[in-house]
Amino acid sequence: MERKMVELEDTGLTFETHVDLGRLKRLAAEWLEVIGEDPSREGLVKTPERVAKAWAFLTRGYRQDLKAIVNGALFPAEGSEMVVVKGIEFYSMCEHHLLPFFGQVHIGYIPGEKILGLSKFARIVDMFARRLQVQERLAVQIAEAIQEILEPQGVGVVVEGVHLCMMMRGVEKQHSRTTTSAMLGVFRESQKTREEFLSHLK
Ligand SMILES: Nc1nc2c(ncn2[C@@H]2O[C@H](COP(=O)(O)OP(=O)(O)OP(=O)(O)O)[C@@H](O)[C@H]2O)c(=O)[nH]1
Ligand SMILES: [Zn+2]
Repeated sequence: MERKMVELEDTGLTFETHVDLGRLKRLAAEWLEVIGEDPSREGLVKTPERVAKAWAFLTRGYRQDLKAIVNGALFPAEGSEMVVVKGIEFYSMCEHHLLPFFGQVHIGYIPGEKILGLSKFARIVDMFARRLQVQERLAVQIAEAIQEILEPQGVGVVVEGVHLCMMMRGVEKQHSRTTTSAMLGVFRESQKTREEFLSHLK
């Protein structure tokens, strides 16, 4: 699939996308018509283009490559103490309603031979959040990616999220929070390790 560089107006932000922006723009204009709007009215003239760019951004994770993200930021481990990176915010889109869900990801791992540059955990979170998701899979994919890259003794991922599809529509519950998790290796096998990780999140 062809990849293009897109520049988001006024942000200076440039990213690579596989999205056919022209086609998405046409579909966005049609969508506006279907919901009873007039895509040619002044306030909406540029909306289809903005929508296309926004969706290219919100789904850019499909085309990101784990190795490129890690970019060699692997360093020799000097111990085997647990590393915990808490409160990494994420924004994703639920695959059932195409509405946002967002919250925080907490990651813990016990190194094997390698440790990972700390910023890369946030990049890995974004790689999987910036696509259509369910919150359960988001946790599993992050954990599996860290397992693949680091070959640690174990990894635990906890995702806390709120879903606009449950707030703005549907059951319309404003205070429900969803927690999902994925535990691999020693985090799965040892209750003590899991408890140590979870105690960091309190
Ligand atoms: N497990 C899981 N479910 C999700 C997630 N995001 C949205 N959902 C749920 O997906 C389900 C889709 O249910 P359906 O009955 O097919 O769709 P719906 O009629 O729009 O459901 P309501 O939201 O109950 O109105 C709903 O229960 C949503 O709450 C997620 O990340 N994980
Ligand atoms: Zn939903």
